[in-house]
Amino acid sequence: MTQRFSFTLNATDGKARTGVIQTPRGEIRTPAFMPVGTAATVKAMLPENVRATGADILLGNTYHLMLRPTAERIDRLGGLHKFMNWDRPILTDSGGFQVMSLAALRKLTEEGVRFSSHIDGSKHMLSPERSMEIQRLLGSDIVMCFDECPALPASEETVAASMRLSMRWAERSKAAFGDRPGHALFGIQQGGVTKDLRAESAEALRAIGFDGYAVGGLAVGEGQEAMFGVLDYAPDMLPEDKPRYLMGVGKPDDIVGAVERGIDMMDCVLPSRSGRTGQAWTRRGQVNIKNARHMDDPRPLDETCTCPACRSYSRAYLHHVFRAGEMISGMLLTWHNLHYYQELMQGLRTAIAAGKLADFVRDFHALRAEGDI
Ligand SMILES: CNc1nc2cc3c(=O)[nH]c(N)nc3c(CCN)c2[nH]1
Ligand SMILES: [Zn+2]
Repeated sequence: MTQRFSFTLNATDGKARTGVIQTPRGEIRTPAFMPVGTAATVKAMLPENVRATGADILLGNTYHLMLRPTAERIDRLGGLHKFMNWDRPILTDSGGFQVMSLAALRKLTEEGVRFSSHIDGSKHMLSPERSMEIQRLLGSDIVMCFDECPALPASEETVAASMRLSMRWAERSKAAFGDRPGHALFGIQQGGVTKDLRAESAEALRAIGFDGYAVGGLAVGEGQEAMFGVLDYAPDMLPEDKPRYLMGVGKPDDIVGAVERGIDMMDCVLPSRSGRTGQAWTRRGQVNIKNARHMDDPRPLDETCTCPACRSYSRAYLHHVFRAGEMISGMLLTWHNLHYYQELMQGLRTAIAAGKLADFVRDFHALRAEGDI
């Protein structure tokens, strides 16, 4: 059982990399997809079933857990791993992004952010120091710096000022994090879609020094073309011997494009959230199960998929239970989607290791039809 946090690159194919992150709670195969467990649960899934899909690590959220049930209560109960019955690695986001997208009555200053809870209106504050304390109380293995992710569209001046604030907060996050063997602190690159600002941010983060580096400020409405445009240069600005984490991404084709451009880790609510709204992602494209065309279809979502939904249930059944508002609908579609996402990650890791990523990507796109299949 390793006491340290380390990243080993095993193979590359073009800019793409495959490797392993060693942590005291287990290893993370990269490129990795992290299911989102915002309120100490991956919605509609038991933790052992999330593991069964192939996930090595989950994501938790400082913002949600500090409001309910509070980080102090989770600490008193033995920490987030014990609390949610997941004993493998957990990465927690730092709260900055969620405050700006969820909280009410926010007041942003150099110190941090004061806000009212979207749950009960109670008053709270987050700062680099408070975010580090919360993530320590939760016991997360990978801690994210407290940052600010500017909403788009934004002027270059606004993006520059926001990025520079985030870099000052990164310095304070590192100081507050201290020296915690076996735990990692990741910096978050900002700078919008402006190359010079991205470079300034990367240099600032390198000078501070982190165990891993996230590309933040993307997947906020800029669109895939603009996002890939940034990913054509931003990952290369970050230390190549450390994990690179693209935050909040994404659809299957976003993931493939990000891995081709050198990203090692991603997280997204899409597979779980869309599973609850009747949307299944398959290697041949999307199935919107509520569509009447599925009402009499005896076939599974995907004949080649080995998940519980595809092994034992027809599209007709999934259509019925979705229409009837039955809980099993969200359970089965979430399970299928998370299984498909992990199959995609395994396919990418295998292809990179074999130097066959170009073939994998070609086949990935060739199989996908547009629209509902
Ligand atoms: C869905 N799109 C998206 N973009 C993000 C950017 C940041 C970002 O720039 N910073 C932080 N801390 N989190 C982000 C997140 C949350 C990731 N779970 C993002 N999600
Ligand atoms: Zn399936």
